[in-house]
Amino acid sequence: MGEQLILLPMSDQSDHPLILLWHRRDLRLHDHLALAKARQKTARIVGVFCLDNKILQAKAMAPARVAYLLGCLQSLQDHYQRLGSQLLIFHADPVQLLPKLANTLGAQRVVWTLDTEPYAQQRDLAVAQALREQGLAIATEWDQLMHHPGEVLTQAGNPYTVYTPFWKNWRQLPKASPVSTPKDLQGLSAAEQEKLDPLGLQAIPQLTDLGFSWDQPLPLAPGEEAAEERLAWFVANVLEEYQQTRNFPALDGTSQLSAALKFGVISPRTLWQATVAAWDQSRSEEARASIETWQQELAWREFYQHCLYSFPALAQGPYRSPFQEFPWEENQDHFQAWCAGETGYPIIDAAMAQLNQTGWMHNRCRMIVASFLTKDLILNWQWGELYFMQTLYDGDLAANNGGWQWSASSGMDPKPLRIFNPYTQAQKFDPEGEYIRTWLPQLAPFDTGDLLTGKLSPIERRAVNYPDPVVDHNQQQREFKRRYQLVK
Ligand SMILES: Cc1cc2nc3c(=O)[nH]c(=O)nc-3n(C[C@H](O)[C@H](O)[C@H](O)COP(=O)(O)OP(=O)(O)OC[C@H]3O[C@@H](n4cnc5c(N)ncnc54)[C@H](O)[C@@H]3O)c2cc1C
Repeated sequence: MGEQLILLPMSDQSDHPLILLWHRRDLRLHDHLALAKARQKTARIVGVFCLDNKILQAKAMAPARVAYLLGCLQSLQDHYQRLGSQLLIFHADPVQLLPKLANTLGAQRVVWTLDTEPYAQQRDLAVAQALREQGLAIATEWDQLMHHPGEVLTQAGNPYTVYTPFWKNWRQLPKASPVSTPKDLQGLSAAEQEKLDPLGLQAIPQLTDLGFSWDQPLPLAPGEEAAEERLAWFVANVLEEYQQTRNFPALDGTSQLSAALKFGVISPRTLWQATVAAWDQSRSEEARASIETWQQELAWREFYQHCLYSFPALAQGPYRSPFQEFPWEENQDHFQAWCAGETGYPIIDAAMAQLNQTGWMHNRCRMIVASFLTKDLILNWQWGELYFMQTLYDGDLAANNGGWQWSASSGMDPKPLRIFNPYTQAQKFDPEGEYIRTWLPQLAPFDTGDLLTGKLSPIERRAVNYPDPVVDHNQQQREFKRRYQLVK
């Protein structure tokens, strides 16, 4: 378990003490707890962001995610400027940079928002230690979840390992309201700013400067404004029907706020408040059921973050240790076919095309393709987990790992053994073949029934350069079940 960092007493050294707000996964100024608390002490609050090579150069990084990050930094920098302050950008290791920066500017303290990921916790402890060694004060807040780890525990005081009892406990805990956003801030003087060049102060880089390229529009534009607008649109147009719309990938029937939540561009408090307001205005049981279903999704996000915090080994492998011995196939051709959307199963290939072209995939399809990789191709779920992190613009260690372990049946809640039939899933959730036709236009002319059941003849497939199925679903699911008996 990570050590929680402690708020140190303040020692004002000037009438206008300077506080540095180190941003990480909290790329907003609206409803920001550490900012609101800092503003009670001073108006001189300056933001800092470190482009950290340990994150940017990790093999699990996706170009679309970096593109979204850079856009959010631009938007955050603009927001700081509008309020009268700055967001300082450095391409540096925060453990090295922050003590130097705080000393150079004579900052009174450095504040930040805590994170559940193992790397973030190790880094934060190292930063805290480096700052303390120099006599600098720090303050930290939990702010990326409605309820932080340790707040939602079983009666025996343990972390939950099953979602439903977690949700029942989580939902009845009192929820905090959004905090106020400062209307004005003060930044650095010109003289202070001059001192930053030797430390490597820089402009927000271009994506290509960081070695990535991404030229597609992102599903949600970066920045606070776009996230707030999307939330308002979702609440007005979808939320009350979410229970129906959320399962149909051809519809714009989910919030599309996952990347904004991942980078803290919008706060969970703001989302929760929107659901409560919608609930108060709702006029039917169906509407309230839909609102609650979306609240449950917000709780899934928190559940997986609590799990990762309490069981950091999840990031390295299966929760259930016998699963480490699972006899996975090693077939690289099958894996490449899955990645490229060339499995010959239309619903799988359409979903992978959506992922590869947009950096996002609908949740229903994430479950279908994850089941296909693990139960039909019988490939290690960690291959799929990594590929998702390398492509998703909302890629998030806790949610992605949780989703993959759920799909592979290697996680905390493996029962019932879930094997999705790709044809049945397509018939149920894309009944008109609209999603398949959008992402696989070469299949558009075919009969809908044949698209959904995969009954395209080899000649028809060849005519549009579409592959034959790489495996037989029925045969493979029997084989998966046989192997599963060995480790369950
Ligand atoms: C194999 C697999 C991998 C996944 N990888 C990720 C990932 O890397 N990042 C990610 O944010 N989500 C991931 N999910 C969860 C889910 O698919 C996405 O959160 C969702 O599709 C995002 O779209 P949305 O914002 O429109 O969701 P909505 O349906 O509007 O849901 C609202 C929010 O709730 C959260 N949420 C919803 N479902 C889940 C869930 N099952 N687990 C955790 N949080 C959830 C998300 O923050 C989402 O933005 C994964 C699911 C699976 C099955």
